[in-house]
Amino acid sequence: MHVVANAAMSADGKLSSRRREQVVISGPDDFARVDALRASCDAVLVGGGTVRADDPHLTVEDPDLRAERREAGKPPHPARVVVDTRARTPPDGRVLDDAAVSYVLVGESAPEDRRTVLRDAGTELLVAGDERVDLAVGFAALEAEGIDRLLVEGGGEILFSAFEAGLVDELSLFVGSLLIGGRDAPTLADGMGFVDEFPALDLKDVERVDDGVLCRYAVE
Ligand SMILES: NC(=O)C1=CN([C@@H]2O[C@H](COP(=O)(O)OP(=O)(O)OC[C@H]3O[C@@H](n4cnc5c(N)ncnc54)[C@H](OP(=O)(O)O)[C@@H]3O)[C@@H](O)[C@H]2O)C=CC1
Ligand SMILES: Nc1nc(O)c(N)c(N[C@@H]2O[C@H](COP(=O)(O)O)[C@@H](O)[C@H]2O)n1
Repeated sequence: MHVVANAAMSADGKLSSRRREQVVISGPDDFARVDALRASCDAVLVGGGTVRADDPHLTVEDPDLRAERREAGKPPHPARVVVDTRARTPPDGRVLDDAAVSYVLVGESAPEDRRTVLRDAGTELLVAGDERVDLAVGFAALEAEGIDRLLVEGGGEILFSAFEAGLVDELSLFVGSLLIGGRDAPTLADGMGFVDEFPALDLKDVERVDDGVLCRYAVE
């Protein structure tokens, strides 16, 4: 499986404010780039924190991109994946609607009643790990479902875990021209953080997009 991470951050490295509400950091050209990136992938993955904060839809907006996918024999939208150990995703969340296939990666510890709620909402449940979803196991389960190219859109906890597990092949990072600040605001890589063996990034390309900068890295 090839894994691409994508995020938009402020010039001080924040994905959102301390309120953890969605902050629009990308401009129109960057959102169009992300739409095309989604269209190039088999699935788009976010953490439960992002679902709770943003109620995202994670679909492809541009009808031409959807038509291209159909012509290639694919569904119009990639699958959506939520990483949610205890199956707390609300069944009426936009990420679980019938626009596309939805998977929830849960832990063994997910209560049976919550699993039933999600299954009844038409969601495919994949069990990976116990007290916390094991992303390596979860990504392997997704690969077994036919997902060969996966986009990880965040947030900071999931991105950290994906980097820590050595699962990310590429990173696209839009750096917007604003400051958000706040010691409790989410950053590109939260979790416990690294104290050594810092993941090294190989800068492949830099481009001015909207009023910010798009950096593309390979992960070494
Ligand atoms: N600017 C941008 O590009 C983006 C910004 N965001 C912003 O990021 C914020 C949300 O990020 P954040 O709060 O970090 O939440 P995340 O979306 O990263 O989700 C974190 C949650 O995922 C669950 N989880 C399960 N397994 C793991 C694992 N192995 N590693 C890490 N997490 C795991 C945990 O909940 P549990 O234990 O219950 O399963 C955890 O609390 C929001 O403010 C959102 O707006 C989000 C995406 C992109
Ligand atoms: N690329 C990008 N730029 C920003 O400025 C953002 N705030 C985000 N957020 C991500 O996009 C998701 C929303 O997706 P939908 O529009 O609902 O499909 C959100 O959940 C974040 O993952 N991304």
